Amino acid sequence: MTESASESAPASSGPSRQRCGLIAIVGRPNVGKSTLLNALVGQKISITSRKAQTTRHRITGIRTLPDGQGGGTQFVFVDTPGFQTRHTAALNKSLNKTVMGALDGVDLVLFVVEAGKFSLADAKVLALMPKGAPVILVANKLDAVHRRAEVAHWLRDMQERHAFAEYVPMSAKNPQEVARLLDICAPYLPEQPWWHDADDLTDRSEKFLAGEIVREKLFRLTGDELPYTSTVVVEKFDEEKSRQYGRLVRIAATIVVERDSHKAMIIGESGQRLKRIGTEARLELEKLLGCKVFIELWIKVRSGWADDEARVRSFGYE
Ligand SMILES: Nc1nc2c(ncn2[C@@H]2O[C@H](COP(=O)(O)OP(=O)(O)OP(=O)(O)O)[C@@H](O)[C@H]2O)c(=O)[nH]1
Repeated sequence: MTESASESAPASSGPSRQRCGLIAIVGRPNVGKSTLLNALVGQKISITSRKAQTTRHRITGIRTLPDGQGGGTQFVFVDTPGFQTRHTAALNKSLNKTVMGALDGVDLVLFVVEAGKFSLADAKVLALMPKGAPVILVANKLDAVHRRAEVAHWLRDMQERHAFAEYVPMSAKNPQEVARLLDICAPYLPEQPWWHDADDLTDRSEKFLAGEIVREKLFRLTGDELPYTSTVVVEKFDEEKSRQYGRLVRIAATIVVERDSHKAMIIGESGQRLKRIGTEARLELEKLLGCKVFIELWIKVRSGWADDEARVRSFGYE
């Protein structure tokens, strides 16, 4: 069920034209932005986890749907960090700046909420919507809603809150609904030549993705015990030619935590957990990079770094 409240979606003008534009995906933490981005791009790009606030960097994913006649649409997605409303540490100020930066100059915004819900945190993100760009309401996790009838009522309330261009109740985990969302977005992108090759998925470097993958394994394997202020810095990403393996990549990464107890938690009993984080990251990186990977992980304790603005900048969050 899509309710369209828009007369402004430009009409499609012939099959051989190319469309291309920037789409920001915004919403409070844990509404499913990373899951949606991965589904829209068709391959895992951003890092998802059950833990809130795992997405810290602006990550782009690219999806191109050619029409077979030289035209079609290229969607360039910008994922944004969850909008933090409770904490005021320097790290979170930097995150909020990143959210606003990601909205600047986009052609379309996907404002993601959980279907049937609208909290103060959602309202704070909605207040940041740019005046110029159309905003589509994505009511995600529809599969988790038991009383569907209430969603229709809730959608009417949402119309009062903002003049959304479209209202799309869906589940990021349902491929048909994800494909339909792409169809809904396409007419909002300007007619212009594609910026990237049709098979590009991201403009992020392999080094960046390596850090993201280590971070994902770190959070997945430590569960809720580890605070989200822990981070990963890739110190070394060297490529070599090897007689035995062909291409070979050597990675050294440092996991930065705030306390000795966090360090002990990551290392685990007789080093088992750290070893598993390294092994799982290596296997995934070997698939992604298509070559042999050696990975070395270090842990550093940096007490209070999330409150130190200069240090937040030095870790690359500005
Ligand atoms: N049932 C259901 N769960 C979903 C859906 N989409 C995402 N989730 C789950 O919601 C949780 C959060 O998803 P993420 O994609 O990490 O959320 P996010 O908004 O990127 O979160 P931050 O990185 O904290 O901003 C994960 O456990 C997902 O599996 C959906 O359509 N249905």
